[in-house]
Amino acid sequence: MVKATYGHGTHNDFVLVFDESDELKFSQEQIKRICDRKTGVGSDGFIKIVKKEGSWFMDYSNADGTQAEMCGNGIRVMARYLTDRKHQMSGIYAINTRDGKKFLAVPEQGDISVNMGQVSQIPGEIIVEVNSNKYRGFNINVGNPHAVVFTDDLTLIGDLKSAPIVLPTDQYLDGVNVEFVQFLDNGEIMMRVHERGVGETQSCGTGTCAVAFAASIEKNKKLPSKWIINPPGGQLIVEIDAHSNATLTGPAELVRDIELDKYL
Ligand SMILES: N[C@@H](CCC[C@H](N)C(=O)O)C(=O)O
Repeated sequence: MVKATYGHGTHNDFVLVFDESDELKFSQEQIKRICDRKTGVGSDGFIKIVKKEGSWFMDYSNADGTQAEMCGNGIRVMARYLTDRKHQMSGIYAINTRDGKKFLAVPEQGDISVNMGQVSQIPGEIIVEVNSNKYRGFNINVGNPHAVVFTDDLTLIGDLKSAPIVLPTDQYLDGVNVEFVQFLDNGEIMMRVHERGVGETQSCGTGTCAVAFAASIEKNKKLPSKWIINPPGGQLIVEIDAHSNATLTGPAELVRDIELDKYL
């Protein structure tokens, strides 16, 4: 029997499989079936928790079975799993990802922070096309690719049932996560996101870091800066230090244990 756990961070949700010795193999088709919202468990991503050369490793896949470099909500949910299930003491520890080693601050209970590393802007203008409208955007790298668009009214974006087109296409040969952002009167940010390999999701941790960095540029804010960001699924805090390193803080919850055999 293949055991798993379903959890989420601001309702960006994941199926996690603990496979310390990396014995289990999941094909792209199997991951798609597990993540399918109609016929599977239903989740935005799939995380295999592995230990490689003595270090935890997050083997992350999107709902369509493609692998991604990093997931800011996923890594925090993985840390909640490791600590709650007594595989790792609470405190500060590292998890490796395809984007390198990330340090987390993991209390026994409550919000989890992750140092996401350096966020950067790729120079050059990009254009995002959605529902026949075009917006200028920022090309931001958080280990994975993001296009960030600012708008005065998020409701005017329309539905995000299909992936926005981002031009020039050669900027994003492996696809892109797209964030639509509105500044609120109280200084907070509201956003929506279309995730590469998934579709519109309730939240995206790397996305909020891209948004925080782009917002600092847009508002001519000197670093360090701090942003409270509200994707549809909850609230996340992103702090960017003077060297452009982002720290992402927010809730991470385990919801239930499940078994996966019928989807394999
Ligand atoms: N939800 C994630 C990002 C997951 C990966 C992304 N879809 C990609 O393909 O880059 C997050 O919380 O950062």
